[in-house]
Amino acid sequence: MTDTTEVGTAAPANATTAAKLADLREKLESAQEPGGEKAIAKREAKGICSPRERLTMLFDPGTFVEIGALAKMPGAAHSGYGDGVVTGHGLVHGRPVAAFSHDQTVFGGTVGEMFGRKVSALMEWAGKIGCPMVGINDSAGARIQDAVTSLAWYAEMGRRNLLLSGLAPQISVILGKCAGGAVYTPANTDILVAVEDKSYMFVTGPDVLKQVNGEDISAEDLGSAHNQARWGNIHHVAPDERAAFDWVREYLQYMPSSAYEQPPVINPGLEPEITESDLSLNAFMPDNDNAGYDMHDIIIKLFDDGAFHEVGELFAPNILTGYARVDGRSVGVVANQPSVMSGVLDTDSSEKATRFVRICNAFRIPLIFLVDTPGILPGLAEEQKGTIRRSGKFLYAYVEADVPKVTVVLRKAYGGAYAVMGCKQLGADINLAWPSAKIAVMGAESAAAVLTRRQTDGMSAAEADKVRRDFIDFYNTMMATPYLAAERGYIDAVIEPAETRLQLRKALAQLRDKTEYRTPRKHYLMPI
Ligand SMILES: CC(=O)SCCNC(=O)CCNC(=O)[C@H](O)C(C)(C)COP(=O)(O)OP(=O)(O)OC[C@H]1O[C@@H](n2cnc3c(N)ncnc32)[C@H](O)[C@@H]1OP(=O)(O)O
Repeated sequence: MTDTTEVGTAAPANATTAAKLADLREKLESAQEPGGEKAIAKREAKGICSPRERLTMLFDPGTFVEIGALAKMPGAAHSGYGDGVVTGHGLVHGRPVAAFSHDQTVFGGTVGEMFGRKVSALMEWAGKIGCPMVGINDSAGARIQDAVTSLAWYAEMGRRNLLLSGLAPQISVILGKCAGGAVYTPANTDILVAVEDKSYMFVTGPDVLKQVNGEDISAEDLGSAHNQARWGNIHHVAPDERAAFDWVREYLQYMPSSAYEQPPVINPGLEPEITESDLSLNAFMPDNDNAGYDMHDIIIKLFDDGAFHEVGELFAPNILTGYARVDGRSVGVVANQPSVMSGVLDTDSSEKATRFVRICNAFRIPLIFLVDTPGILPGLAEEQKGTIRRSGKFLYAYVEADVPKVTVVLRKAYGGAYAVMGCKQLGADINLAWPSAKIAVMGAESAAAVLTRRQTDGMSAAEADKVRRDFIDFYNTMMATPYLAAERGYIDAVIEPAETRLQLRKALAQLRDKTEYRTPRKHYLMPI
């Protein structure tokens, strides 16, 4: 028989409750900064925040709850806790939000197996409880050392992006240099936010590019935040990280937690009578048809608190897209911008509006269209871009949207652009026009060039000019007005500009419970 007396006296190091507690504390402490002093020094040298500091800026103070702090690569004794990503949930303006934040100091923030498992589990959790998902990306993409495992988990995350798409808002914050999967997965989220001079996005970084095909280009030229925003891949560029997270917090205030809920109602019932600000709109529109103006000046007078949360400022600025509120409730605003290319509709502006309209529709946010456009941009350059197919998506998205849709024609609504910018036959619920509206196939000068050509053949220059000027006067007085459209029911009401804010309130109150039933099918075929 073995004598166990000796063994019993030498208890294992963690046998006591106090020792176990100390062990837990040590592990959690180490999980806070898995890269240790070296990682802190690296971040300080680069002047960037830690993943946890970034989460602190996103969430309401003290609400972040981490999940999987002690996750570790199986069998890799040397690897630290967390595997390069911090995951968890917290509150943003009191509502639940899930978030992950890459740790750039662990294998360059790349995806390993536990990283992939943590983020995928979080995405599944967000879908299950129905809450927005914010990804804070600072990563070189797939982890070279983890080979196919990394690629497999990227694919898994991509699949889960799609499962969440249109179900819960998905927001990507791009910080540092993001490459490979770290740009492909954000591209499938609703909106991408970056920081000026701090964020970069590219499929492949400059060093790899030089190695692969000899192309020598700086990170700045290849994918700075500013460039990627101008190319339409980033939707907001903030001056610093704090401002980026403030912007995301505000964006979430316009969004419901999921497609099954409504966005929060904020400060309803303000200014129920016509105000001085409303009255100023009666004198706003320039008498000269070709005079430009900044559409923002109208937007801030039409919506609650003068607030407009613009999306995609740097891409296709000839159209404005963004969120505002009417009577406290979120609306999506799509407006031509007469101060940029006269507000013409082109391929880029159509694609910008398409994406925006589809996000609003997915999250039950009514659409308000403000129209002042001379038409659709013609020309070889546009044809070469595939404008017929690519701009066609805008019409598709508008018809597909079954949320309340209200259009206000402020000035020009010419040609195909009249149709696409929310005309009644495309499915708008309420169409209003200002007396300055000009609804016609084309502007008076272009119409005169087409229709007076034969009549002026053989006339002296002076005679021909008089015929053209008479035609233009007739056209502007009798045809390019809102009244032909109102007589035929294409416009529901011609209103004084000062009434617009209150008319929008009434329109959306009437349309609040709008429900459209469509013949079921597997899916519509978007002209992609
Ligand atoms: C599906 C896919 O994702 S395929 C794409 C795979 N990823 C890539 O091709 C990107 C490769 N990496 C790069 O191009 C560059 O690292 C960039 C542009 C992302 C960042 O450049 P820099 O800011 O100069 O950082 P740097 O190159 O020093 O990398 C930082 C650290 O991350 C590591 N790292 C970078 N990329 C990877 C990677 N893909 N896998 C593992 N570690 C990586 C580096 O070795 C370095 O580690 P160290 O600090 O211990 O030396």
